[in-house]
Amino acid sequence: MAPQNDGNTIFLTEKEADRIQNTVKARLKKCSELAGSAREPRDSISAIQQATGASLMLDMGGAADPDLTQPVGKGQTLPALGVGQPYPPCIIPLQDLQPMKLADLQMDTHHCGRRLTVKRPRRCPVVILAARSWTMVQDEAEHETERLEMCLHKSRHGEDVLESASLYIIKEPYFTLTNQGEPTLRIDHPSDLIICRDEVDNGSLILGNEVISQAEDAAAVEKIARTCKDKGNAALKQQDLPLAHAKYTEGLKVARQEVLSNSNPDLTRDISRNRAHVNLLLSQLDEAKTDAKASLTGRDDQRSKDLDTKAYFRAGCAAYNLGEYEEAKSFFGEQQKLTPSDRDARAYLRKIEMRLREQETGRYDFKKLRANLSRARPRVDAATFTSNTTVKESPGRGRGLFAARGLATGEVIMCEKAFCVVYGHEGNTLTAMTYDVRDERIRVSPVGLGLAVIQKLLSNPSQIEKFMDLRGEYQGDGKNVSMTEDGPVIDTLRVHDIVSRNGFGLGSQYGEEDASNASTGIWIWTAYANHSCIAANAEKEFIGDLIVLRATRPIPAGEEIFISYDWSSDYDARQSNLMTTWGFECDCALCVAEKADDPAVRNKRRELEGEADAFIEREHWAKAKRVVIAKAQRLAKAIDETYDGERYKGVPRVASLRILEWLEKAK
Ligand SMILES: C[S@@+](CC[C@H](N)C(=O)[O-])C[C@H]1O[C@@H](n2cnc3c(N)ncnc32)[C@H](O)[C@@H]1O
Repeated sequence: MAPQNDGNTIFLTEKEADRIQNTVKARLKKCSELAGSAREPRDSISAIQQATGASLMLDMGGAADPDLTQPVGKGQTLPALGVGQPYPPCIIPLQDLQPMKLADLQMDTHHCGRRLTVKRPRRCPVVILAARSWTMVQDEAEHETERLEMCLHKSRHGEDVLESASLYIIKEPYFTLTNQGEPTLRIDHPSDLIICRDEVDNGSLILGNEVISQAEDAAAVEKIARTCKDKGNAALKQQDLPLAHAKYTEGLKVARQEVLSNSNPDLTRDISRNRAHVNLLLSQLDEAKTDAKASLTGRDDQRSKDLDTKAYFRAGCAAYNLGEYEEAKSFFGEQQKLTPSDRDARAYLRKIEMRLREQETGRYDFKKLRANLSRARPRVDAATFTSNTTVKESPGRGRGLFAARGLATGEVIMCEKAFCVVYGHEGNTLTAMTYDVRDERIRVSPVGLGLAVIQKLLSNPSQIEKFMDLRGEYQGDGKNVSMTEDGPVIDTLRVHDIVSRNGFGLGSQYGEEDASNASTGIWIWTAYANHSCIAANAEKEFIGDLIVLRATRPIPAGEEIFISYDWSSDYDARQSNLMTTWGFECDCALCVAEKADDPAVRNKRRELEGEADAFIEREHWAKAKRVVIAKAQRLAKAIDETYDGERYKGVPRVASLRILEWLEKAK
């Protein structure tokens, strides 16, 4: 049940694994008993004291985070989470949801079609734990108080989401219990929580996406929009990018009102141009591109040309970073026409030529890519090359990757720039022990990778569809992308399922790593490659975050490309890993033959293989004495005798491979 691996081992004691399972199961049982029952009112003073006390204790290092567990062999603790009860995010725009009150909440209920506006009392802190943040909130009349928690997705642009504001609107609130049995409003999907930066600017109250403007004439509306723009500029100067973005967004909502947009369209352009800059800094590339394009004046006077030069540059950078090189080329081309002497545009156009060559031909300067990597810059600037491959149905395995043309041994099959990578040395690789109620397994899960993917999708909705098309147990709404006026909707529970089935480890590129802080990533095209224990015809290597797949033997056009997800020669360890991590039982010829072995024979083989490995470690093949060679021959023979001649006809005897290789060299 508990995950284990050698050398790099994370596992829980039976007792701790049982404790985690029992906690999750007890919560679910209690939830189902209480489902639909009325909420018990809280005493507001003691609720706020509870949050204040918990926050103080954490600050003083005196409180235990109830989510944490200590795996065997690890100095540090990891969060333990119950997973596997997915539910969809709300896809209804805020204005179409019916308001409700805290007093109307029912236990363990998703309040579909409803919305709840709550505020955090001024004196109530946010308690920030490893895998969640929580606080107390009140309804507008301050009659009722309730606990609100953000699960996993607690930060955005480096800020704690709950701490970044004190007025929130919860879409289709989910009222349930914590693992400790405490009632709580719980947010799993970030798009279910609308943050209001509680601003009342000159009569303009921003509530979610509604702008209720009390100003009637253009001059008054312009004043409000300008104030927002100035506040955005001030926040940008202070490097408070989320606030700058929020202020420009408010300003745009006001400036786009007809009364002003007709009389002063340049104000909208100015704010859009500024927001494009902030969006680039926040890696919100879709909106950066849209804003930059919206800010173009197209006029001929020098000032307008200068402004449009800036806009084209911003649009070009956004398109380049999205990997849309042809579009980036046209933006930088336009920039160059306006300002022929601009060096930045020229430099980008040169880089784009290289990216287009990589994308079209698969010719990369690998040496240069490697040379440019460093601990501080572990990601490559390179394009993705996939045209040697196609994705098709692979019977019994879902979809798979196939050769679109014949490939020679050693030839590059494909190269792919990572969709998303978290590096151990960058400190954002949150690893958790998850107990999944669907298959009752405890896993070591790369939760930090899921968090990073969700941040990327929230920032760049154009990327949602291709990511959501990957395989995950829970389907949700599949690859359909829902956008509401409040922003993109992302089913985070589907993202975590996809990440667990499609993530790859990069190995330790910079410094010490183990399973608790392993670097992991998602490569969307490579993720279509299926596993084979013996028919793998491709090998992967990493250059920074670029994955390179090469042919290990000639591959005819139309053949499926297989990689090995697990190299273990031990049948039981391999099957357990393939089932736990990837959710399938392998039925290749090797696995079929090994499955039919008597378990005692497999044990014997494992012991002999271990003995052979220890021998290889101890004895160097060069100048080995006859007696040593004879010992190796005896070991190879003993391993061989564990294989049934009939069943293993044409199937590799993998346990003997290393000792036979030693003997070959010693000859
Ligand atoms: C990285 S994805 C590979 C692409 C996947 N087949 C698809 O349809 O998107 C990994 C998943 O593919 C399936 N898979 C990969 N290799 C397999 C194999 N040898 N036999 C059965 N299923 C396999 C499993 O469902 C696994 O979780």
